[in-house]
Amino acid sequence: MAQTDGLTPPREAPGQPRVSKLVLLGSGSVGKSSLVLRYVKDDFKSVLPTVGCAFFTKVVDLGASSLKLEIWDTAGQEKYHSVCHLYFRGANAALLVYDITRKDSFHKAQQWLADLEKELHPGEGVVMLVGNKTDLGEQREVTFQEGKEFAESNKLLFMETSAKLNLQVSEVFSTVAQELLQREARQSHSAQGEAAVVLNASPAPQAKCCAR
Ligand SMILES: Nc1nc2c(ncn2[C@@H]2O[C@H](COP(=O)(O)OP(=O)(O)OP(=O)(O)O)[C@@H](O)[C@H]2O)c(=O)[nH]1
Repeated sequence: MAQTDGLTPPREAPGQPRVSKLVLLGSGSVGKSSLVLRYVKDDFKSVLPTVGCAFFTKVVDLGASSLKLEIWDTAGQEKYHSVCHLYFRGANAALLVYDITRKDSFHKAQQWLADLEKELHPGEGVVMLVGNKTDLGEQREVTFQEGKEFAESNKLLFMETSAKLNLQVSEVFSTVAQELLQREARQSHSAQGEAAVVLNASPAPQAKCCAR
């Protein structure tokens, strides 16, 4: 296991890809661990409920650039709630997962989002709402449109997935990674712009001396 406490934002070593911390959160049994298992190991099997938190890493190859994700899979069961929200701290990105066959897990997403926002700086962090288990379409209780509207009203990215059938799983992680890199590029561009403005600023007019 990599050495990290999960609370301190990750830093990249020189010459290594940039490191970002991504947390998965959402109610119990919505499929958070299954999404991670599918993405990191391309596997789907019966997994026990997460106890506390599980940690993984994966380098996302985005062609011209790459990004190393530190993935924190938090437990959704109520009894771990007080421990797990500590792991949201310092996250650069989050997947807020619900189960499309369970309306209660969708309603609770609002609460999970509020918990997450307490730990992230306002406007910082890429958050994607993920409706999992699309292979169970006949049991669907949350429409695509409902998910999309919730995401839009909270300025979240949105995708639906099936960890079981491997539908849209790698797309979720690569879209988030892409968005992280784009935001970083925009931030460094605007920081350079501000520096240029300061350098080009005309000198302050000299105060005229009017001593008699
Ligand atoms: N049909 C179907 N079942 C899924 C899918 N993803 C997960 N499951 C099943 O849903 C159950 C819960 O999956 P987990 O991945 O353990 O869910 P979790 O959100 O990590 O649960 P906690 O650890 O309790 O927070 C398991 O029986 C999985 O096999 C999916 O895409 N389709």
